[in-house]
Amino acid sequence: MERDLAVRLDGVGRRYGMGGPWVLRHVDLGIRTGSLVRVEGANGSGKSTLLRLLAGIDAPSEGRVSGRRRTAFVPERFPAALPFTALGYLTHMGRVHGLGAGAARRRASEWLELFGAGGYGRTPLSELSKGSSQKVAVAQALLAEPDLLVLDEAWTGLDAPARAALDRAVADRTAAGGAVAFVDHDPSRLRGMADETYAVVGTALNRRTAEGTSASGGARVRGGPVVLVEVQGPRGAELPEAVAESVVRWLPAAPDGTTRLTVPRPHSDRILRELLTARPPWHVVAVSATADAGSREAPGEGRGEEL
Ligand SMILES: Nc1ncnc2c1ncn2[C@@H]1O[C@H](COP(=O)(O)OP(=O)(O)OP(=O)(O)O)[C@@H](O)[C@H]1O
Repeated sequence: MERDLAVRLDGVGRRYGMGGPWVLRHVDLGIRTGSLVRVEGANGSGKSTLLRLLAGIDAPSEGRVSGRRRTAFVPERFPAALPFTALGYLTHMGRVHGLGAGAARRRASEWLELFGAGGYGRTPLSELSKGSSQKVAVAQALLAEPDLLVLDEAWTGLDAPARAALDRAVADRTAAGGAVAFVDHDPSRLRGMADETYAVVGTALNRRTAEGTSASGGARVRGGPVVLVEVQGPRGAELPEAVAESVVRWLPAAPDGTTRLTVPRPHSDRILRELLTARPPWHVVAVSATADAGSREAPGEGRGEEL
């Protein structure tokens, strides 16, 4: 239904300049609220072009973009030469997104802290390192709590803790009902979490259908494809209930604190989200697809007989 969409593209095409070649053509796409959408494609295929159309900072040459909800965008290249300090810029962006002055300043500080850039609040944007400037670019999009968040290589240049903070922020956004569309050169970025994956091929946008992604909700799947997930929880923490109910089996924490979960592939997105949005969050160390459930058994597993 229309009200379940964060943005919709009908017959959209884009080419640059008069009579230039079509980059995208006949693209039909609806992005559902609360969904995480990955866009893939070769270099120069048109991924950024698509994201700019989704974000509304570019207009199609043909076709129609409609129903766009409140949107924030992290561009591939952040214009760092703006005449603001980091905090001044974020506060300004908060105001642009409709926050009051106090709330904008508070959220700006919080997001800078969250990305480990709290010490740079008073630094002019033009003097920030590339990584710190990228933290500001990401923070300006997140502080708006947008209904549609569009991330074009937003992880590039961030240090590991900031990348993890962005992973969690994305999971939080979708858990809160926002939609997130992203491009990243790292195929393992948010692996197993995307609800939909699309690839730009030629001028077309093709939907990649991952097997077994149609199911939703918390029902246990017996048999069928599974995903191995290695996680590290906060010290002494129990697995979140919604996760414990859905895993096929698990190996309790190893001495290094890593817990191995075997989860039904159709539910892996939701389970990863539950872990990343738990309070405090769990750290997802690795995700790997395996053969069907039951074909890989480790000694001492808690629920090995349940398939
Ligand atoms: N503003 C522009 N003016 C003219 N041509 C453009 C413009 N933006 C993109 N293009 C062209 O459109 C095509 C698609 O570019 P786009 O940046 O969307 O691809 P991409 O898949 O994001 O690439 P990359 O993986 O290298 O970031 C390329 O041929 C590019 O040169």
